[in-house]
Amino acid sequence: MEGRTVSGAIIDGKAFAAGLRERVAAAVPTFVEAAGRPPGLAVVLVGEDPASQVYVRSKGKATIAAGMASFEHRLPVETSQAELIDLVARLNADDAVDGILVQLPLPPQIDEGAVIDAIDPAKDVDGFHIANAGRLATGLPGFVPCTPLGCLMLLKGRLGELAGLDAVVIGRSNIVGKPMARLLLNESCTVTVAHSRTRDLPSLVRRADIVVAAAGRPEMVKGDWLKPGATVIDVGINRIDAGEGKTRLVGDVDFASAVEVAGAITPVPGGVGPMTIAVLLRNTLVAAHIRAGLVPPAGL
Ligand SMILES: Nc1nc2c(c(=O)[nH]1)N[C@@H](CN(C=O)c1ccc(C(=O)N[C@@H](CCC(=O)O)C(=O)O)cc1)CN2
Repeated sequence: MEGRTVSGAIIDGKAFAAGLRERVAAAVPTFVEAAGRPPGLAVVLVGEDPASQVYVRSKGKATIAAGMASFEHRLPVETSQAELIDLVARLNADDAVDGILVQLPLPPQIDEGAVIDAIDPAKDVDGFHIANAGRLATGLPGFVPCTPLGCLMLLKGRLGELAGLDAVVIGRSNIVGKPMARLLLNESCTVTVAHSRTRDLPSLVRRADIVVAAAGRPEMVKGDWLKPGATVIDVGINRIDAGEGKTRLVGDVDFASAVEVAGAITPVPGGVGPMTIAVLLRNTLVAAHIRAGLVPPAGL
């Protein structure tokens, strides 16, 4: 990037996430006073995947920093599906636990869908349970997956009103692509969901005011695919070889070329990623209020 003019504004997800975390933390004492206990988040990690260990540690630290109670459960990699579902059942029944998150991915002997199904939808702060997915799909209130909700917050923070804008979501996963498309549709965007079988992706992307890239393919979206001034949200987190035995984190968007054309763009790292944990705290605070029969604070 040295010596080049950057035309697109960088959306600072780290700063946005810090603001959200502060607002959540500021609302916790009022909850504690009313409910007589802090909001509680249980995070379950099965196995020793290095990235998952980092995310789980960060979630625990962020939970405590927000004044909430953190319950961390680390299970060995050979844990059976029945054992994991048994733990989920105990967390469902535990009154001190408002939110339950089972870190993904899970080892191959465990069916992720069966575990997610076992979580009480009222404690499903990940928003992955079919009851919450159905509520989002039909425009009803419920828990929304943290990463797409974080993307929507960044988009609204940047653009304000989204109604009428053309949006392309690249990727159709249950965790990001599908909920992202539903959120944008609920905001009255005209939404296209592209995927690995989509024909002529560049010309689809070229029509979009909003591009959300969640394809899991490093630097796939190029600057010359973009409509000038488009807002680009990069959900990708890909570690690539940087030579000399080193690695580098890149998104699904070729940042160097895209920043020249986009009106605004999220970087990787420091864009969408930090929003995931901030929204998790927000969802936990909301879950705690609903479970305690209290009205969740506005403006989170
Ligand atoms: N049960 C869940 N499992 C997983 C989720 C999830 O939302 N729920 N999401 C991802 C991992 N994830 C949180 O769990 C997560 C990913 C990335 C970040 C983040 O802040 N990334 C940084 C870069 C970090 C790095 O240097 O590696 C960034 O983008 O700036 C936070 C959370 C899969 N599993």
